[in-house]
Amino acid sequence: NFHQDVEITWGDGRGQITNNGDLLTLSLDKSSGSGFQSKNEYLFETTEYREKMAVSATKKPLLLLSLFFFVVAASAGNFYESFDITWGDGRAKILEDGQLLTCTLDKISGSGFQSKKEYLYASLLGVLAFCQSLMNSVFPPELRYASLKLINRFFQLFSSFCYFDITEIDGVNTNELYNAVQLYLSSSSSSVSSSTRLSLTRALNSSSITFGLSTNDSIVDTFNSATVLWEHIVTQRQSQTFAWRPMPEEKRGFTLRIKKRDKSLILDSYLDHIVEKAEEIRRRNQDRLLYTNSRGGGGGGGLDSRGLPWESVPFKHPSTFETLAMDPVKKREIMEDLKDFTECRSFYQRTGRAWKRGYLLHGPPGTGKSSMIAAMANYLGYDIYDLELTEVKSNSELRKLLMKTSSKSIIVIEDIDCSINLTNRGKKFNEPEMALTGSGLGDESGNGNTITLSGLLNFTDGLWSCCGSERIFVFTTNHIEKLDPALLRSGRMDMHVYMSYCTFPSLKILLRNYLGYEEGDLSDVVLKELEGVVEKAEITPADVSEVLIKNRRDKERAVGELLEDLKRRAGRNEKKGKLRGQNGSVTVADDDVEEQEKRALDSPYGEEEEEIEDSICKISEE
Ligand SMILES: Nc1ncnc2c1ncn2[C@@H]1O[C@H](COP(=O)(O)OP(=O)(O)OP(=O)(O)O)[C@@H](O)[C@H]1O
Repeated sequence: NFHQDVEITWGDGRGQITNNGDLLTLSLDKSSGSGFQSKNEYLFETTEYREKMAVSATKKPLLLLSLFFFVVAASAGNFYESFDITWGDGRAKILEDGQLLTCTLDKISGSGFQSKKEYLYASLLGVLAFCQSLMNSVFPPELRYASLKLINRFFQLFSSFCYFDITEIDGVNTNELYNAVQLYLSSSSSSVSSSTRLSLTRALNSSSITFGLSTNDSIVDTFNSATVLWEHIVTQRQSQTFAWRPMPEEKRGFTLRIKKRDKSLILDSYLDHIVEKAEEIRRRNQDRLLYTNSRGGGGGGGLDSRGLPWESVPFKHPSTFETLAMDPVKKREIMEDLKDFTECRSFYQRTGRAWKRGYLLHGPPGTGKSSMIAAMANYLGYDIYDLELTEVKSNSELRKLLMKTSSKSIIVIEDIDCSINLTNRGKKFNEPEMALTGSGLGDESGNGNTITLSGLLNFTDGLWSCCGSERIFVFTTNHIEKLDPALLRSGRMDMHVYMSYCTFPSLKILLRNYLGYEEGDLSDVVLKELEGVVEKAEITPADVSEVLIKNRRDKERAVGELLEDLKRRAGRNEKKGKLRGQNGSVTVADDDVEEQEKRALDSPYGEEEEEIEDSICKISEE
């Protein structure tokens, strides 16, 4: 009975109980102070209304704000517009042209009302939408646009900053500048120190993790003593526009804030700097690739399933200039030459030279020619194209291979002497019909299905060598004397690097690498002994490494065994030298014998070695 259950506070008789307490009629109008309150919670226990009103303490301010706007909305508009009436079975009526709402509550559930515009439970967004709609109805669009522009201009007049937006998607294409900025900021030292939250990413093909600005975070950067602010803005995409590919749900972008007075001074150079830096980071982070044109017997020189002439695998060679055992002065010289090369684009442009450089690495087997190439690639962050000449059938195929190499790469031809038909050595090498050995080669008619020396020369410094830039050609050989001068002349091979037998400085590097010995760890006596014999022993770094690896658990034994080996080799070389001296004119320089000799010298131990040594001595004596 409403008389018993409800105390009516609905102002000024707008709430009435009739039918002996069975019917409650409430009228809402624009005057405040109307309401009702349960005497024993009966009314609100059974209805959804109670549930909706039971908001947590944290939401109360929001609800109050929403209620306020609800009242505003109700008074501004009319009840027809503001409500969907779900108050059961016609118990609620909107009268007087939407100005009066009359609701009747009884014990039947299902009665209620719901806002059309969700004003009651709307978040602040709804409130703003209302304000906007109010604005829209009051101001015509032209006026609104003009006034916004005016306000904007007004603020800009007094602002000392200008802003640049760099969005992730530019139309339908990915904006490269966005990615560059992201990478660049990840390298900025201030982002590590000043930000408490950073986003971490690991790109495909990359072994390192980069960090970037989190959503709506900002960071200060300095360039040429000007300070700029970067802000990372992430917003939800409003609607899916038509695109050939699905767009991300979030709209991302960076906003760059620069002082107006710095804009003209730094903007262009700053953006160039960012792009360059990002490229460098990308290269550093990304795993390098090792390409080959060899197809393992599957009809070499052809194209792979995607029509590409090169196949690649991740390049993970751990060799660096740090681990490379060679004369430190020569090492530094090569490193500086490489650095100069990468940093001197403008020099090559100014002098009209193609931006490329050629290195010829020569020396006995096992002296680190391949390790040097790996160290170069790791130092510069370049990919390697390992060109197997014997798989290339014609000059045009060679050209195609060259065209498909990327910039910032090292193009390697190993053991070039083994790819050239040395029997033709006497002929002029730039004759077009000069044929190189290799599978399917040997046709010297010049009908296009052979690879010629001129083709190879064009490959290194002809017009075609300039497709792409910033490339390094590296040829290796164990027999430089067998190469034709045409291949060696500067411009083709700018730097000749002799990879020598182990010297004392390189021996120290190997002892450090393999046994962890630092300067001063070994006694002066041992060091002196090593220094005295190492060069006489003519031992390759590869052979030294082998002795050290074998005994790496027992450092003293390793050094002892190495010393013994060096002495033995030195003694043998001395004996051989004497024999040669005695025989004077006896020539043991016959190619085969020399080759045999070299192999004998290089092989560390075993009966085979003794046999070869005997045979050499025999030949010498004869
Ligand atoms: N200068 C060096 N510094 C460090 N390690 C070396 C050096 N030379 C050789 N080694 C070791 O010997 C192994 C063989 O060397 P590498 O293949 O680089 O020699 P190479 O001169 O290219 O030989 P080849 O002419 O037979 O191809 C390497 O894996 C490396 O461990």
